[in-house]
Amino acid sequence: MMSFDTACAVPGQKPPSAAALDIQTVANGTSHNTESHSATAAGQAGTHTHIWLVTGPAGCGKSSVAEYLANALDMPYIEGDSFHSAANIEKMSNGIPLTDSDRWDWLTSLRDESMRLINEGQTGVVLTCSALKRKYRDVIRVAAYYDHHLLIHFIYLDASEELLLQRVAQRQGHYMGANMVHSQFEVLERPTKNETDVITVDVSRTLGEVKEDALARVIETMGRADNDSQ
Ligand SMILES: Nc1ncnc2c1ncn2[C@@H]1O[C@H](COP(=O)(O)OP(=O)(O)OP(=O)(O)O)[C@@H](O)[C@H]1O
Ligand SMILES: O=C(O)[C@H](O)[C@@H](O)[C@H](O)[C@H](O)CO
Repeated sequence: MMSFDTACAVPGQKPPSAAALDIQTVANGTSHNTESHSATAAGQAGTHTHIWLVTGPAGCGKSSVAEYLANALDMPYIEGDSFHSAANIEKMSNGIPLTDSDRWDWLTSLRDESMRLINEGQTGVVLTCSALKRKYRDVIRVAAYYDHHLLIHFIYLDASEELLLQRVAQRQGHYMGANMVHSQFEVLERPTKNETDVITVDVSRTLGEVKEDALARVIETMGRADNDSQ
């Protein structure tokens, strides 16, 4: 039986370093106090491999949260935007929303890159991908059809359109302007309850609080997955 007690960080303080996250594991009825275990250990120790997609509309914090998680879990970070075609970047830079046909090759390239890294021996990857629609998320879910050890997880960063408008407007030097935020919400299909592989994180809090919450839930999810497979 494996259970996790992670250190409860105090919101607003520096997020606990990976080493500081003390994970108490109980395996097979014997308690092992694993002081040195860390988020990194949680990311590396399981019997599964994982694709962690940090998703949501423009400006919700995908890159900020994904980089933090990848570092804490010692997993490669795949910035989804770097896989967009030049044509897609040009469209968004000119305030033109992408269409389904613009996104298919992009989504499959993200799935292929994630699987490539896992097939090379990574225990998981952390990937940013807006994945605004259910069918986009399903494109990535296909990866698990090829490998029953692979688990696909979505971390949906939930915010209002008004909040993201503010954040994108304050951001400098990014091709996705505030004028595009509304178009993201027009097509957004928030994950539904039957998408049981989705963790929804309220990002109306500070970035530090969001990162801590996301990491704690990621660690809990990986522990539960390994417990279920024992
Ligand atoms: N919880 C938060 N509180 C305050 N500011 C935040 C928070 N999360 C992200 N930000 C800020 O909002 C902006 C967008 O963050 P980030 O680039 O990580 O989002 P994104 O989803 O990757 O955006 P895009 O999809 O447009 O690339 C950045 O300036 C970031 O510092
Ligand atoms: O699906 C899309 O419309 C795009 O992926 C956008 O979401 C941007 O990539 C990102 O949000 C801004 O960088």
